Amino acid sequence: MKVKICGIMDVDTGLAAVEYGADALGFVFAKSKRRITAEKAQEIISELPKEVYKVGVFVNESQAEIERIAAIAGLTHIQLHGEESENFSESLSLPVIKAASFEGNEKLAELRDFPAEYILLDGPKGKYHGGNGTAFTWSEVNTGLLEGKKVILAGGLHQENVEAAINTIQPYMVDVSSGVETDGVKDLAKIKAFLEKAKSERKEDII
Ligand SMILES: O=C(O)c1ccccc1N[C@@H]1O[C@H](COP(=O)(O)O)[C@@H](O)[C@H]1O
Repeated sequence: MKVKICGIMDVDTGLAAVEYGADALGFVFAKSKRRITAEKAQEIISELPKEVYKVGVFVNESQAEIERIAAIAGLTHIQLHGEESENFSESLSLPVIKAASFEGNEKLAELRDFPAEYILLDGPKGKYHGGNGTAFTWSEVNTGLLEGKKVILAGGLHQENVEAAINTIQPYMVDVSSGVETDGVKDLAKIKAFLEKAKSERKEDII
């Protein structure tokens, strides 16, 4: 299982997450307590291995600003976490992760044709567009509706529920932010435990 740790704000946390097995790290450039500058993200990203995805998280940002930040920071992927249109997604120069709160299968089906390689399913919006630590009912999701897309599961995941989430949705990747924090700060022990759980073999695969 691939894992993205989101809301990285310093080099030590980024390097530790990668050492524990993270496949992708997220850098928030939207209104959030985890927001960082392009320059700070660049400082962190310059220390990371090439193969790790460096994902920039944006909410209803302009195309010019996204491209400017992506170039400075060295991003590899763009996560659109607002109400961005299909045309907007197509205008970007990097692979897109389109995030949406799960609001039933009728809405989910509309995402099938959205021009993005990845669809990220999040919990309901709270104070911010994302990173609120709120899960949704995974068993309601008909993932067959997103055939052909790489599905990323997010929203309220933590070390105690990530195995059940994976077994229910069988996503391409899981994404966590709040669930690996203590008092609003990334907690290395929680990151390690989350990665161990997410990357452990699925119980039904073990004979
Ligand atoms: O993490 C943030 O602060 C954030 C701000 C604005 C948009 C998205 C954000 N993060 C994304 O939110 C989801 C869920 O996070 P959580 O684990 O429930 O806290 C995840 O995709 C983050 O990438």
